[in-house]
Amino acid sequence: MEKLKFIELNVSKEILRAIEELGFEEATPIQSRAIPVILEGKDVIGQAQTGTGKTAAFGIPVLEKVDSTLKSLQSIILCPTRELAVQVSEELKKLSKYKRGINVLPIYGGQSIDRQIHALKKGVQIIIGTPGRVIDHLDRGTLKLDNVKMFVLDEADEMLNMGFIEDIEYILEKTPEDKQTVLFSATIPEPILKLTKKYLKNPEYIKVIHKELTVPTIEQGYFEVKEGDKIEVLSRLLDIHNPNLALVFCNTKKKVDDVVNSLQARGYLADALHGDMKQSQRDRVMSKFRNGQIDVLVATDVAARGIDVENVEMVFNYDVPQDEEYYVHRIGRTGRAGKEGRAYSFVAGKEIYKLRDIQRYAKTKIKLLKVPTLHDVEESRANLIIDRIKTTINENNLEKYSDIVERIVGDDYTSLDVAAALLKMVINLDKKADDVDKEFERTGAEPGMVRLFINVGRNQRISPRDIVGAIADKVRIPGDLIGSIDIYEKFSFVEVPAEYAKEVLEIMKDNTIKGKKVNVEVAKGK
Ligand SMILES: Nc1ncnc2c1ncn2[C@@H]1O[C@H](COP(=O)(O)OP(=O)(O)OP(=O)(O)O)[C@@H](O)[C@H]1O
Ligand SMILES: [Mg+2]
Repeated sequence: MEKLKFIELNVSKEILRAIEELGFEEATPIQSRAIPVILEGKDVIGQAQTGTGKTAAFGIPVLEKVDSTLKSLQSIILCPTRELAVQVSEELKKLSKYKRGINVLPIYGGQSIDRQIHALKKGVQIIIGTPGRVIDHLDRGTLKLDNVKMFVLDEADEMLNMGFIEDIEYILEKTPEDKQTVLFSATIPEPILKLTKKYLKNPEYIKVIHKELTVPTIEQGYFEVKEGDKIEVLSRLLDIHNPNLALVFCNTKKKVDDVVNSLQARGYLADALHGDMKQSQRDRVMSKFRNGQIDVLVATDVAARGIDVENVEMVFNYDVPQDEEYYVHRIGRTGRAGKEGRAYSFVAGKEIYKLRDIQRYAKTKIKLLKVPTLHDVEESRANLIIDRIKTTINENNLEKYSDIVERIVGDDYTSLDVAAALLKMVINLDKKADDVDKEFERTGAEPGMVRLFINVGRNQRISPRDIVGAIADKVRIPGDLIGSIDIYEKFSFVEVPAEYAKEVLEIMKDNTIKGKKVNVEVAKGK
């Protein structure tokens, strides 16, 4: 038994309809095996590779088991990060679209607690939470777990790790003895598996892992680079492969900020995600990444587990992760649901030993690759241009242009000269043109925000931080209300709340930032 149709899994017609709308044709192996056992009421430990649909494997039975005629809380799902809690809750909402009377609520830190209390009062049957905030509600008495029938830990090995275990036990104590407990992860190290005996009754261990822990459709490689060269190598790889979306992992928050600054200065649409940011900023960055307004997300391990964003075609380990499991989870942000992906690690000095441990742990091979030269970068740009030229020729309608070429050729030049000169002009301009094109494609500022165009003049570099700092300081608006800074060679964009836009324009016009004169106007799009 490998894959089954959802209908063979005794899934209700309301959920079948939602599944069809989501475009799932058949159940994945972990879904085929876990759904019937969870529906039967047994405790389950489910292990399957990243991106193979574990969320629906526990989500569908959770939804099927909820009694929608009762308003009481019946299922609690815990996740290690806020972003993951939000994502899992979104997926459950999609799956329950046609099932009436089901209320699903994410409960996580950094979001207004009053709003959560208000929502809880209305009656919620399923919550998806991060441990800290759940405990906060338990202590305030705004959340009761007396009627919980199902307890789920997503990313279970992380939840049962040192950082979380006390919180989990505290929450578990507040749940009824006879509940059903379900654990899922792509990695379940031996010591954690042993530990689960303490919490589960007669569990069925459902393991769908092939010989390696990582997904075979992900091409894995590493580059030996000096720390100081990493940013250059990253840029070259981004230029050559031109991924739709890319995720870059660093081991510290400081490094994340540094890499984002360098990438922005080089003209990439990059932004940061880490635990020192306000939740409103984190949410904004995640949604921009999801809808393609950011091409490169640079993150700490907050983004390593569970996050499911379509079109992430490349993952970079800017630093080799400390933890072997984390390698598996980080690279698993690409190559999801059968898609292909590339995962490249930058290895400086002693990091090579860590990489060897990782290969042994994940039973996988990570190939040593050659750092691409600038010539390689140019070559790949040339190839792109060649494709575009061929397409244009094939589209025809070139008479007017041919006439012009003939006028030049008449003056002692060959058509080869003309073509080469044009190409030089085009390739030289191409990079800048692409940036500007991209900017015009995303003219719409976020709702309630106004996008301002800030011209900092030729050869002047002002960091995004300084621009935000200056606006926050001079106009006296909180810095975290200012968003979306994209630095190009001589200009950048900021978004400010609409109610401040006029003031920012007036005050910043003919003002200076760090002693450099700037020019501010409302950005115009297509
Ligand atoms: N049966 C299915 N057919 C096609 N796509 C599916 C199916 N089930 C889930 N998916 C999609 O596959 C993607 C990955 O699913 P999910 O996030 O649940 O993976 P996961 O196993 O939890 O991975 P991770 O270990 O990284 O958390 C999602 O976009 C999901 O919508
Ligand atoms: Mg998951």
